[in-house]
Amino acid sequence: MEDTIAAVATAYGEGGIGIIRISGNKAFDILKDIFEPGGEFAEIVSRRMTYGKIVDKDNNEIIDEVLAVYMKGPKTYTAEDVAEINCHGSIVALRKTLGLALRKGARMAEPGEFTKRAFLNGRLDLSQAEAVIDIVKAKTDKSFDVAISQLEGGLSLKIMEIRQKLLDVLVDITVNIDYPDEDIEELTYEKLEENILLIGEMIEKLLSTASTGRMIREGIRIAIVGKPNVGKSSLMNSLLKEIRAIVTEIPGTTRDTIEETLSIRNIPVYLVDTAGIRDTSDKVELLGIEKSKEAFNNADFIIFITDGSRPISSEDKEIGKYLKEKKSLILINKSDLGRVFDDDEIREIAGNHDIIETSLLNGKGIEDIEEFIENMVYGGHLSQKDSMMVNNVRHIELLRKSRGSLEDALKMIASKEALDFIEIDVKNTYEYLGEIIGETVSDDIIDEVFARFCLGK
Ligand SMILES: Nc1nc2c(c(=O)[nH]1)N(C=O)[C@@H](CNc1ccc(C(=O)N[C@@H](CCC(=O)O)C(=O)O)cc1)CN2
Ligand SMILES: Nc1nc2c(ncn2[C@@H]2O[C@H](COP(=O)(O)OP(=O)(O)OP(=O)(O)O)[C@@H](O)[C@H]2O)c(=O)[nH]1
Ligand SMILES: [Mg+2]
Repeated sequence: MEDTIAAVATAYGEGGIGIIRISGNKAFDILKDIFEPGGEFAEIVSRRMTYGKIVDKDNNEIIDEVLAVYMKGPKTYTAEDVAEINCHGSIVALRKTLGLALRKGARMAEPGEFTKRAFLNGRLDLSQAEAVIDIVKAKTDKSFDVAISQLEGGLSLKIMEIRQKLLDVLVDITVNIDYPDEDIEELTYEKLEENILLIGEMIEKLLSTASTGRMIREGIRIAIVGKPNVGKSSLMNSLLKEIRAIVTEIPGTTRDTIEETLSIRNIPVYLVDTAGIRDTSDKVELLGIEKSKEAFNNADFIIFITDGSRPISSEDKEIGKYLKEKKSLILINKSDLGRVFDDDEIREIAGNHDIIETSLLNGKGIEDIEEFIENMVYGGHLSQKDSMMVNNVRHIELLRKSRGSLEDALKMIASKEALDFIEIDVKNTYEYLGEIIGETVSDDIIDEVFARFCLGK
């Protein structure tokens, strides 16, 4: 890490201010070279914002009026010397100032390189560094909260706790292998099994948050399906709380799928309103129906709407057939017009799903639908306040591998294999968990993680 790196740290475009960040052992020299302090406090003091001008001395040009700060390492973001220049939020000012810093010896930073340095210098572990990207990319309050909790080290602490327990087991094993005849407490298979089961439970507990974690991070895809005229577009509009899709009394109004992104109780949702599925020879409608089927297949979750004021028809039955293997919710709509079939009759054709009675014309049932989605995502048991969650695919994969090798260890114990073999599986578990926090991780994986960052972070 000999190089001093520089980049624009703020979003590209017009803004109130824009910040250039410089990190590395030449940061101070470069700042002194391009920044002329002015005004009443015209002196660069570490960690004090100073007013002045960026000046290109070679060309005798004043580039911008700025505020700049120099922060002596290692107590900085990157744990190196850092300089930050707050320019006017103009892409020209930023480009010129950055160009000048590069000319004076800095190198253009790669995406994520500032945070990568914080990791390589030991200020953050890998899961905390990953949380930094998640913070920047979070689209809802909840995913932001989870990321902040991870940046604070919530996950890291858990992982370190489990690794410490594994280390204890490894020590027990080693001592028993190396000094079997000494006067030490004998490690029985029962004791070993007990310890490993306890560790397994801790891993399992983390994994149990993964499905919620992923849904909060990546969102869920919901398709609204049903025959024509049952109220699919009305539902889309009600959930969006705006009139997005055309609603008329004419069956076959929606001819193409309509997709919208929204947040339902802080859960990111991709909602697809589809064309009503029915037998038709209309060419445009047929294409729309094809797309409805595709939306159905791609969805994580289906909302099937029926018109409760009319008898179940062959079209309902046709759609119902496909719902049996899909996670679904059944709506019996138009309850204001009365109800001609009961829950069991619709379950018979569509499967044993939950049912909500709605009157979308009056907004009746919308809250119930939102609550249903919320409960589905949180699995009904997780407290919403708990932001300690695993939501990163890399972490989930490694936790699964850890669980796998612990299971292997348990099998070995059951058949009373030699301790050396069991030791290997326990060690593997220890290493997999180490990869999460970046303790035992290859350079390739580190590069892959930081490649997902934006420039200047
Ligand atoms: N101007 C500016 N704003 C920013 C950042 C930045 O780098 N620059 N950040 C970055 O993206 C975020 C803040 N995160 C930061 C995290 C750690 C440190 C830091 O210096 N940590 C030292 C302790 C500092 C102290 O004790 O005063 C350390 O951990 O050793 C700075 C910023 C958001 N706002
Ligand atoms: N009485 C009553 N009418 C409703 C209700 N929900 C929707 N409607 C009416 O039913 C008609 C069809 O509603 P849409 O939302 O367009 O139905 P759709 O399923 O999208 O229909 P297609 O796009 O044709 O497949 C409209 O006239 C709505 O106002 C309800 O709960 N009660
Ligand atoms: Mg419609």
